[in-house]
Amino acid sequence: MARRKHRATPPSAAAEKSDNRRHLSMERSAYFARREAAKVLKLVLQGDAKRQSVGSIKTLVYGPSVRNKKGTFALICQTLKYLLIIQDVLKAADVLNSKWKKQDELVYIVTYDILFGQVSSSAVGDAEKFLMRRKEALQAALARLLVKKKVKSVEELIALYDIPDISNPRYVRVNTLKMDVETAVLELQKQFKVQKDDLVPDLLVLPPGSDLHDHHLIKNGNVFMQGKASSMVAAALAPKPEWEVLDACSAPGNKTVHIAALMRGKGKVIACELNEERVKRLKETIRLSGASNIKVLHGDFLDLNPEDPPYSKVRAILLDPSCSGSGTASVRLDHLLPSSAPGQAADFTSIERLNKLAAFQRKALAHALSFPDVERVVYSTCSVNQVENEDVVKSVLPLAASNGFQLETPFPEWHRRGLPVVEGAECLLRTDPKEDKEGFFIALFVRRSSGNRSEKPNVTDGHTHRASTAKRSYVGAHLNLFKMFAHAHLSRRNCSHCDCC
Ligand SMILES: C[S@@+](CC[C@H](N)C(=O)[O-])C[C@H]1O[C@@H](n2cnc3c(N)ncnc32)[C@H](O)[C@@H]1O
Repeated sequence: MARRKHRATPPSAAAEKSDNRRHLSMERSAYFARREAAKVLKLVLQGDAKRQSVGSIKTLVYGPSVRNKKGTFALICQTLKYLLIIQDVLKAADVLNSKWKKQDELVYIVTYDILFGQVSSSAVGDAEKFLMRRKEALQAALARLLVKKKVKSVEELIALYDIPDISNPRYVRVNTLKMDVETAVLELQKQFKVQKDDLVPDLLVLPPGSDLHDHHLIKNGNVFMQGKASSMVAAALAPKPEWEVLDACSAPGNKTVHIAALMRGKGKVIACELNEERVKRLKETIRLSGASNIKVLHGDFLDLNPEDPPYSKVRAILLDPSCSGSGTASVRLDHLLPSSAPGQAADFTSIERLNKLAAFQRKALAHALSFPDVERVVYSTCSVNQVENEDVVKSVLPLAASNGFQLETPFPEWHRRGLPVVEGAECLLRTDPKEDKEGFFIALFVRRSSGNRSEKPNVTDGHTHRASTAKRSYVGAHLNLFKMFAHAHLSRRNCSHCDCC
């Protein structure tokens, strides 16, 4: 009997086998990434359709249920970028049966990958196999769309759909309770190009796209991911270490722990928060920061009696109340959502919501200005709407003046100031969502005299503005009022979904 010779697999066949295995494993992980992305996309699109998002794309992706965070985030952003094109192509190609019509989000993601991503064949996944078999029809529909829109390339098509590409630098604030700035720079420089911010001393600037979510400095609370404008708020308050400070609307606590760090862990910070769920997040932020001088108060800031002993010694108040979050829409990637597409109707119901928010903001600011020992009050929002910003400040000016407060200029070197619709607008600070990537507003009230209460010296400096006597001289504002009104009409999301909080 002829003996069968044992033949070793030729090297080329072995390489081919290992290539196939690698390819299959990549396909499998892409399969899971697409399903994770589809789940998040579903929530995002449903929220957008109802104008009631359950969280920003980043918040949802970086939640505990998503395993491949980086890949999922990229896939969702890319799919959203191409979404209007994908929807037009699917409609024109008319390839979906009733089964796949019910799974929109997965279909969008797979179609993105087939038309613009890296899928050239797929042996894994029903949706992938179904759409791959219809690849030619999809490509033909895309080609017809280019002709119909009179453009030569997909890039031109995207430009036509007017989807802005916003890439923000990554800011991290060093938690000086745990680490000094120099050490943080050295540590982060091992992986990233790091610069110190020119205005906020404990803030570092990293290139756009630097992924820090899993970095040990973030996980240990040595640094916090916090935008520049958001980090300017506690710095504007400039609390002294031995003071008692009240953070009136504090969760999730980014600014609370910044205040604690500026006070070098001394004195006392009272962190007030109304929402029970958000109190949990606040406590988690405080735990991570290592601050031991913060007392959490679950309650309504408006219910605190300024004359009560626990509050009568408060020297500084930070009021960062709920707002429309319209200034952080681009950070939340709202511009990628279908409701932001050109030609979509403006959401006029938001005006009613804005008025409600502004009513609370005015009440809360007046309340903050009524604490007997308070010397500094910072009012801030991540909104670009005049009604939540300058108008709120304007409404409290008579009270502020009679209590001895005047507007002061935080960060005098910053060039973007308030809209010229209020006395002392030049003292107010704005950041612009396009130019500075986030739209924030900061007003700083400083008590220089006791007003009508008791006698205290009346000191002024070069950067103050007497709230009661300001001349209407400020005409140098550069922000486009019309744009602000448009934003007021368009802003529609609750601040609890913005990146700053
Ligand atoms: C803009 S967020 C604060 C963000 C926070 N300063 C930070 O930087 O992390 C506003 C917070 O105020 C809370 N809030 C709203 N009304 C309040 C009230 N009357 N009293 C206390 N907290 C309130 C909201 O639940 C929300 O958590």
